[in-house]
Amino acid sequence: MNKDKYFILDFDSTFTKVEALDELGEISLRDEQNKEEILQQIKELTDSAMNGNSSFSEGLTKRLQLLKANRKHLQELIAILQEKVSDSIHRNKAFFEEFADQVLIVSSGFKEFILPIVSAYGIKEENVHANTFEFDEQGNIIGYDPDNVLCQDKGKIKLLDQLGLSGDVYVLGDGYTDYEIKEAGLANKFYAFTENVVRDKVVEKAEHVAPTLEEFLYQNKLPMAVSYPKNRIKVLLLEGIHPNAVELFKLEGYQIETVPGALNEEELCNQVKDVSILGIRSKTQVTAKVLEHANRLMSIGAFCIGTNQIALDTCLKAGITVFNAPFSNTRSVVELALGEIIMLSRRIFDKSMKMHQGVWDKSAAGSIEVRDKKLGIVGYGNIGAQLSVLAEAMGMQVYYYDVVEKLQLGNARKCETLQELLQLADFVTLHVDGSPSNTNLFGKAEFDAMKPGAVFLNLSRGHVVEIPALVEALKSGKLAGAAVDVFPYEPASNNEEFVNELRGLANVILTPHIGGSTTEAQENIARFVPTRIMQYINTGNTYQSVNFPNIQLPELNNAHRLIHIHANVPGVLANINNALARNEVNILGQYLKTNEQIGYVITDIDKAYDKQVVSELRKIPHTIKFRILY
Ligand SMILES: NC(=O)c1ccc[n+]([C@@H]2O[C@H](COP(=O)([O-])OP(=O)(O)OC[C@H]3O[C@@H](n4cnc5c(N)ncnc54)[C@H](O)[C@@H]3O)[C@@H](O)[C@H]2O)c1
Ligand SMILES: O=C(O)[C@H](O)COP(=O)(O)O
Repeated sequence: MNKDKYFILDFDSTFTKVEALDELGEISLRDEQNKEEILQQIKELTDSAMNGNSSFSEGLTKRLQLLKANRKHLQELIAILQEKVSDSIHRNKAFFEEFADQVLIVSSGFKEFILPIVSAYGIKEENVHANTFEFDEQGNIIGYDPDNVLCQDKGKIKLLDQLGLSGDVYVLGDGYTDYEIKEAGLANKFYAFTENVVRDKVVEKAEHVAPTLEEFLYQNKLPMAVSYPKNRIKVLLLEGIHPNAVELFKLEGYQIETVPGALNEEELCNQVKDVSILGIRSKTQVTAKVLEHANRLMSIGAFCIGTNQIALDTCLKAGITVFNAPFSNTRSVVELALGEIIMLSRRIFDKSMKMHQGVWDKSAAGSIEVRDKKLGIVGYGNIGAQLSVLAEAMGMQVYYYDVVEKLQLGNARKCETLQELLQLADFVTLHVDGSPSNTNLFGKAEFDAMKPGAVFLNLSRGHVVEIPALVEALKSGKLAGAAVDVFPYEPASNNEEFVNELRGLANVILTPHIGGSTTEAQENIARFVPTRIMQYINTGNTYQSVNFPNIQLPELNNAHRLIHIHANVPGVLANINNALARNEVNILGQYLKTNEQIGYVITDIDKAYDKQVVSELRKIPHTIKFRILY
């Protein structure tokens, strides 16, 4: 199979993520005082040669002199390189094993460290073409074999000439010398490999660019480890999502674009067109109109708790899964609420402001302890319940009100009505979800019902509170203070002024929606959400999806997986199974879950199947989305 094709791979920055001689320098120069300076010189020489800006052989001689390396350093180097094989190369080990006769490594690096790395991938020793070191009696590296053409300028061209490969030759590499093979007419195609390093001069010249090995394999119809190259799947991350999320997506080879702030509807309509995975936080509104423009969208990640900013129902009907991070920032919100309860009880912010203005106002007036005070929690969900436990630990008496029956934690007492809670609580704190039915949950009537001198907190959603009513309750002295983290309108970015009637009021803490903005929370979210989304993409798993029927699937093992999303109307499952039966497809496992609107069917089938069945499955009436994994 494909016997007349040869795949030529570069080693440094292609097979591995790094330049091996740079790494060797890190080891051999470890004890040198001017190590950084020398390493920089080595790096510049490498880059200059790789970009085709200087003589390769001269550069190599200089680099080896600067390195002051010894044979004993090579074992350590090999151990490092083993860990630094490019991600997509590592994923596709099976390709190298299957095509061992046709894969050649052509490198101006050195066999002493290349062979141990590539042979672990089934690449044959006779197919590794590289330089060899020369050592002195003490094992110091003093040079290289001058008779090897690969140490010379245009060395790769000379080598390919010598090899005289008869058949199609494909070259994959990051450097100018790799491109030169094609330029010299010795290769049919050159792919600039950009997974580790993008060299503009090389990319400009290249007819093909491969951000991952999968792109190369896909374009050449060769077997690969994934169903579809991830670099063809575009991820758009908005609102300054934590960089760890970018790293996780990058690790699987996705094409990622990040935007620091939120986008408005029109901007998002334009940007979402070719996006498959969209990541947002609480600010971005994913409306039905946005979704109309999202013709490739598979999944939305809310890198926060709230999902009220997303048209969930429209997503469901379009077969778009939505995931959030339901617990990752809970603790951060609770800690902020607790801190604010104490700060308001002692009027700390006003006192601190005065001190900054030089006013020494020592007095106990209006300051109280929180011990034994009654805390009324409205919305006893993940945040409300955790606040309940910690507030009790500070000696507060906790009361809560929720629209659904909840497990009472510790000594917390349930109120049957909101009115009951409002009449008894010294502190009222809102932790309800942001569903539209909670709009203006708190207005004049609710503030009127609160105890005189009570304190109010809202860290849930802005639209839950009527701001003018809160302002009135504060100005009239009905409330002793408030802390507000969320607002009906919030600035789109840090460059926009915050305009709100609460500004300037005494004993009112205003924070810019930072309840969940801690390092810990953002790191947790940046791991949680991408993991869910990538599991969905890779296996079809919808466990913990906000809108989809939740299915936790087994790993895909030596099978194809057909993923069928359809409108929940009678007969679709029967149609799927009839199509499979007609085409004599052997079903290894089938999983179905529905909700009121959609059906989600996963069918694992034998590796051998006729492509006809795929086209039949796509055409089944009421199909929303269909994809196949292998
Ligand atoms: N300020 C921030 O940075 C920040 C951070 C995280 C979460 N949040 C917001 O905090 C809120 C709570 O988050 P959570 O994770 O605890 O949500 P959750 O869904 O676990 O809990 C919400 C609770 O509120 C109850 N509820 C809903 N409507 C109610 C009503 N009208 N009266 C009484 N109870 C009602 C629900 O039954 C549920 O128990 C959400 O609005 C979320 O978006 C804000
Ligand atoms: O829903 C949430 O988790 C909070 O409102 C935090 O949202 P943010 O990520 O936009 O700060």
